[in-house]
Amino acid sequence: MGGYYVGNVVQLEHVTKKFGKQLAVKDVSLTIEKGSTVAILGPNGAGKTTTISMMLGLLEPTEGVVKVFDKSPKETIVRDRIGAMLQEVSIIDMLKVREVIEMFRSYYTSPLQVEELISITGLKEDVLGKWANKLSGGQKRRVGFALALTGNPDLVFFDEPTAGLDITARRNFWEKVETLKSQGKTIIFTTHYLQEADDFSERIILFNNGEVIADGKTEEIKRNLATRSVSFLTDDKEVMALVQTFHTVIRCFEKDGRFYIVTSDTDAVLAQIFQQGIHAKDVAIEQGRLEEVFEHLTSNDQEVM
Ligand SMILES: Nc1ncnc2c1ncn2[C@@H]1O[C@H](COP(=O)(O)OP(=O)(O)OP(=O)(O)O)[C@@H](O)[C@H]1O
Repeated sequence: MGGYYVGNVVQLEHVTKKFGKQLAVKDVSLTIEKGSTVAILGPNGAGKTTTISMMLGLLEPTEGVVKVFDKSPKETIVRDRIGAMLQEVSIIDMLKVREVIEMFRSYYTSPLQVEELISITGLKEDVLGKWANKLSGGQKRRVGFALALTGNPDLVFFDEPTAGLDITARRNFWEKVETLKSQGKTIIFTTHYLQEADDFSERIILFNNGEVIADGKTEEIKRNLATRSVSFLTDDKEVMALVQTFHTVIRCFEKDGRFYIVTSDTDAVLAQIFQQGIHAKDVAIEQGRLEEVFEHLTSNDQEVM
């Protein structure tokens, strides 16, 4: 069939999803290779969850084709190889955690042993005996993680796996994901913490308004799209108008009280700041960061030049 080759785990061909008149995903085509770790990024409402739900076979595309392991993700043989930890963890309330895990194990052909799941996910033994509806947020997340891995999947989805977790829990989670990576599993995740994408993904697919607006190796995206910036604090009201006349300025914006100038030449910008007598305090030069690429590509309406 078509352009499929054996290294592709996921393939989307001209996929569109509408909810009534709402166009959530627009004509997205992409492939994801076996063994890769891919971050799907984008602002709220960009279409990330909808896209993942279609990859999981939970939603039907309105147009286009979604294939996972060269088949419809609805097929049992495909589901058997997929695990997912979604944003909304709805754990069955009337069961204890161990029973929920056993139930999930029964869905799969070759599930992991409960002991293995405990060791991979760091789930505590005593949590197994708790009622699923009595868990803390962090415990729930760990159970969700264990459920995602129950079938020993080749392809794992994590939709905002670390949202709301503290820094230690986040670090713990990603350490475990590193182990999964080293086992050759294909990992697809979304996150609002761009540093996580920077640290753990090999590839970034950036969504905005339902479309893919950037797709490439994480390093390349940063190298090609991130530029350096000069930032400072100022109470100079004229600064915006002045800076716009500078050479080499790509754009400028204000964030959290700091004024940022994105530029191809930080030296030239610094010289101009002082020549023009701009009252700049706490001047800093920053290497391009993923945040900046993200902001540049997705926040058209917030740009000031
Ligand atoms: N079941 C639904 N019914 C109607 N509209 C929906 C539904 N699910 C998503 N949408 C809409 O589709 C668009 C894409 O939503 P989606 O949840 O995929 O975005 P997202 O990138 O995952 O956002 P977030 O980061 O907030 O999770 C949004 O405008 C959303 O309101």
